[in-house]
Amino acid sequence: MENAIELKNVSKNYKQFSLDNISFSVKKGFVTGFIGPNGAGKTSTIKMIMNLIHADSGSIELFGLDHKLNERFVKERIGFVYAENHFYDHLTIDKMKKIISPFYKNWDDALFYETVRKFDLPLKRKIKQLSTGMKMKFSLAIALAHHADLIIMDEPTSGLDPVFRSEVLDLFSEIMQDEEKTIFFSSHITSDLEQIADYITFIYDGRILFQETKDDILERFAIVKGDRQLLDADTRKHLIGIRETDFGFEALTADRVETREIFGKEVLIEQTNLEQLMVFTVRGEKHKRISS
Ligand SMILES: Nc1ncnc2c1ncn2[C@@H]1O[C@H](COP(=O)(O)OP(=O)(O)OP(=O)(O)O)[C@@H](O)[C@H]1O
Repeated sequence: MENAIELKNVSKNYKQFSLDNISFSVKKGFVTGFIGPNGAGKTSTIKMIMNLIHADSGSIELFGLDHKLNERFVKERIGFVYAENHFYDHLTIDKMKKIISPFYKNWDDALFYETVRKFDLPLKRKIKQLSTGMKMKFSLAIALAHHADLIIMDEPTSGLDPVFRSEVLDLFSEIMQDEEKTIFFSSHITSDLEQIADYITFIYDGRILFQETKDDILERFAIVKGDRQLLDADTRKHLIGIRETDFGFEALTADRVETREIFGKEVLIEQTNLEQLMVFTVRGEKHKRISS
């Protein structure tokens, strides 16, 4: 399967934080959600992909091409929706569009205005007077108007109310009707990812913990509940992010079949979701760090 994005052994060191040898790929024709808690390294990774900051080592390919050597070409094919405002505040939507559009060979004015109408965007309003949601929709209108094959978004839904969010997610589904399109977006709103992501890449503390299809993840991982007496050094090793209460324990397992083999009918094994997966995994990783 072709990759729209491929990172191999990418590292970036800040004084107090490192992205540590990260490798992952984003499959063409699918939606990949980039999930991780605050400060995990999502924005830094996305900025490296966009060549806004430079990796210390490793390689990044977009559409199979080195992202720096072919920057102009690959950027024509990318629609980038960024959490921070990167437009000129004092310009109206229409004026800003006039500045941006000549940069793209495939610019489609009719499609831009169609999207603007669909989103109820006020063409004559200045960027600084737009709400967060409107700015986000404007960015998306730009991405669509130059027929971007790959849409990369950093926390696109985080500042949006539920109605806006649902509209934007509907739009993503619409975009994905075209099998040539790829969406890669970061979020910690797990319900949004659950709704539309085909693949999940999970980053924590500058490391990729796993990347899989969402369906495989939700099938493999599960919540385990049982009596505390079942916990010993061996069984603890099998469980992730154990939470003990007066009544028993609950934890995450990365292998529900093995869990059944280990504990038999002594435990309850329940379906998990991406939110629990994130919470238990982060708790497990923190615990590992404390005990090592
Ligand atoms: N220019 C920089 N100099 C030093 N440290 C930085 C710089 N940019 C980011 N960091 C640090 O890198 C870490 C990861 O930040 P990043 O913004 O990539 O995380 P994130 O997963 O996007 O978080 P959030 O969900 O909160 O936006 C943080 O600890 C941050 O303080």
